[in-house]
Amino acid sequence: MISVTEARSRILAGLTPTAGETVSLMEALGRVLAAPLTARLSNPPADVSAMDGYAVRAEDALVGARLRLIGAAPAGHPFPDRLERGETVRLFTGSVVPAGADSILIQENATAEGDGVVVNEATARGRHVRFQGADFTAGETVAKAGQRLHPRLIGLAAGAGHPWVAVHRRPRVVILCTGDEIALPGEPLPPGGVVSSNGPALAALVRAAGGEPILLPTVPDQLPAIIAAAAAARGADMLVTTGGASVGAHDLVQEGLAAAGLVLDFWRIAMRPGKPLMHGKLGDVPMLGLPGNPVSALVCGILFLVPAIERLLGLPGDAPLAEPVRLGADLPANDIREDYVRASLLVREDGGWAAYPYKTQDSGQISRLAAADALLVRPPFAPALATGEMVPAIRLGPLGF
Ligand SMILES: Nc1nc2c(c(=O)[nH]1)N[C@H]1C(S)=C(S)[C@@H](COP(=O)(O)OP(=O)(O)OC[C@H]3O[C@@H](n4cnc5c(N)ncnc54)[C@H](O)[C@@H]3O)O[C@H]1N2
Ligand code: MOO
Repeated sequence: MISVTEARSRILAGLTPTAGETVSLMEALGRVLAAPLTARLSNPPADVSAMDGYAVRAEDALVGARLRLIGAAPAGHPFPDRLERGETVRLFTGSVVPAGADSILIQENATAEGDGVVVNEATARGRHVRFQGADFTAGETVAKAGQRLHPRLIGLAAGAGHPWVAVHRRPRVVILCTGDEIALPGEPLPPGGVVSSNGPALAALVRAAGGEPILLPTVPDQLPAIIAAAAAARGADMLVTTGGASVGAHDLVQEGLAAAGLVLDFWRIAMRPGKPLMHGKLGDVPMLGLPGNPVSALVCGILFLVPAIERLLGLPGDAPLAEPVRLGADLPANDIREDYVRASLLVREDGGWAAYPYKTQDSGQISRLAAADALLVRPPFAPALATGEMVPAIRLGPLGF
């Protein structure tokens, strides 16, 4: 059995980012830039005032001086003339600073008297001026290829003059659920049946990670059906299966896909939940075989499928961040399989967080997985930990999963 780290790096090694496509900036949230963004204009585009007040020459604006008010220039209405010695122009936050002026006298430090303005407190050269290009200049690279567009970057792209952006195409992830017992949510449940929670959950995970899920009809535990379904994966960026990954006589995914041309890279990893994870290539299509147990499928989805989608999007595909948290209960020593322990994070009396691992860690319990705030990471053979000790935890909330 290979380690979790090796499994992830082998999955990522076979992936290349999808091609770029151009989308409207309004549709670009969460997408990943396929090309750097170069500013098409400077910000600010001109020298502008940061305050409401008066444009002045600092050398004129000495305490007690009376400046001649020659006009007003609200934001969006630049003053057409040059400001000469002893003159001032009324400005507002965002107004263009007129030629000839070098600083702003804020209105709190001035008294308007008819066609004049008396200076009550001196200003200094450059004071309260936002200079042209102080934020960024035309031609400057403001975002790199491979950056994911969050609302702040969308604002930057817009400010830099880009109504359209080049982003990586959403990876198409074909999801195939297998098993004679699997029924669709809402359908009458046959004897021995179970509702397919994996299909919708994995489709949602793919979407949350930035991919385009394609959920195929469920196939029974029969080789011809699995072989036929394999054909539907052609052209996909990834094929993900759930169920039929283990050692039972009816676990036929590997055999069925092998008959359809699967070249297996690995099967079985030192991880709990998720031991029977499978990876290979079906023609050109990378394949990830997840276990059927719902918790195993989702935890493997978070640890392997999400990084794979990120790599296809042009991101690094790093392992999800594990940060140390304090334990609110004892944890036993671990065995050979790296363990991902479902836990709640609760606020303690002293205001800090503590992790409370669930007593039951059955990989069939979707309610516990849905309730969990974190996966506590227990490396192979990790020693027992007592309440109050620190344990690495992958926090699920910030990941959006
Ligand atoms: N003798 C052994 N038995 C098992 C082993 C083993 O090493 N030796 N490994 C166990 C582990 S660990 C796991 S994980 C499971 C994985 O099994 P499969 O990938 O073959 O999955 P299935 O047997 O098809 O299903 C397992 C379980 O999950 C339910 N299931 C399947 N698909 C869905 C779905 N789409 N939505 C919801 N639930 C699903 C299925 O009904 C089963 O209850 O194998 C252990 N066995
Ligand atoms: O690995 Mo299985 O995923 O322990 O339930």
